[in-house]
Amino acid sequence: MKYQSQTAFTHKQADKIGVLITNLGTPDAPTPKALKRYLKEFLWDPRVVEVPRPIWWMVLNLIILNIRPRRSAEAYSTVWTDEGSPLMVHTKAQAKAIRARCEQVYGNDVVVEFAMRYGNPSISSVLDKMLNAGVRKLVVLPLYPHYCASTTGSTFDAISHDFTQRRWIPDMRFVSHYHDNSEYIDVLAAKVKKHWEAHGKADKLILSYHGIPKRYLINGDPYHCECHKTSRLVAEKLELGRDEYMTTFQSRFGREEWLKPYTDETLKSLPGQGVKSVQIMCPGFSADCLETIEEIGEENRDYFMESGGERFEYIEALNSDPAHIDMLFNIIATNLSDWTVQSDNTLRDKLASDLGA
Ligand SMILES: C=CC1=C(C)c2cc3[nH]c(cc4nc(cc5[nH]c(cc1n2)c(C)c5CCC(=O)O)C(CCC(=O)O)=C4C)c(C)c3C=C
Ligand SMILES: [Fe+2]
Ligand SMILES: [Fe+2]
Repeated sequence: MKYQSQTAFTHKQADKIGVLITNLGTPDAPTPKALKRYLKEFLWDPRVVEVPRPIWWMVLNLIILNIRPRRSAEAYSTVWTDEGSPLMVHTKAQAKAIRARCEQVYGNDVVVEFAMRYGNPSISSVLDKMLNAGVRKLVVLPLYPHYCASTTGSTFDAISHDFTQRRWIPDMRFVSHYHDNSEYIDVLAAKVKKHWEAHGKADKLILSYHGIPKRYLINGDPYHCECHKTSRLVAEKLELGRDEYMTTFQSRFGREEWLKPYTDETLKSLPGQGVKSVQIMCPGFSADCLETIEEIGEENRDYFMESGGERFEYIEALNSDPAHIDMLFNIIATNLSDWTVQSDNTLRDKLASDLGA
């Protein structure tokens, strides 16, 4: 077994602390070819689709990857921007803003980078860059407020798998969720309040989260509970009564039952129950992406309006709002608070030079 060497061992260089921000990932282009590559990697992850591999290999390669890339590419092209996929644009901006906050407070001692679980920039390529820059202590912050094995768990898998190839493993902290962090709740509630100030209240506030198969909940995934907790805390902060808000689940994939109530079915049925205006927010998405802009903002808007709805307002994700960046920075700062950056490398460097490295 040959482990990767790290240049930091052979060059005199100050130790650094690393902050790695991650998100799901997105295709490189809104084309069937790029979508096929992205979906192949994403949907082959056993944390995402928990189906026996031989069966899933056949379904994925013989059916899904021959149909879905074209359909998804069409959807992506409706949201694509000159700078790329919205998820990429927002994640880059978030990393830039967090880097600026870290620089203000820690100077050059802290290195901030972002990586994507699927596609580019890959977790391995970014870890390479960070470890070679001298990172010896690492905080990983997946931008998923709610723990889910399919997202958070899979990010941890990718990092630990990468480390199996490395000689030198840094100290590491992994933020597995922040669904009930009081600052996160405050920032969400403030965003709704600001929307109310500009547009007035609607009949209902819908808090829509990405779904997962119900089977994952039955098997012990905390995701469903964490989503409901976020909704309850936001509603309490906004002093909403039980019938003034709802938690729903969107973006289902495949034929099995997913977490309910489904966002699309809910929006189709609400006008018939007298709910003519809705405001919808997606607290689980830290950045706007295909699933919020196209699926909620366009597809689900149409379902609601075509079913007799009169007013549909999507409240944007927290993206790079300064309050969101502050909140994320504070999570990072808490994790860094007892880590000192510099260590005495004299002995190690002398040994390396004695060995002729
Ligand atoms: C079995 C399939 C899927 C599970 C489980 C799943 C969980 C899950 N996903 C997110 C966040 C995002 N998903 C996004 C896109 C997306 N999700 C799936 C499937 C599952 N997701 C697919 C096939 C796609 C691609 C789009 C499509 O073809 O319809 C995105 C958007 C990415 C972007 O580029 O904009 C996000 C974000 C979470 C949080 C989650 C579990 C909690
Ligand atoms: Fe998804
Ligand atoms: Fe979708």
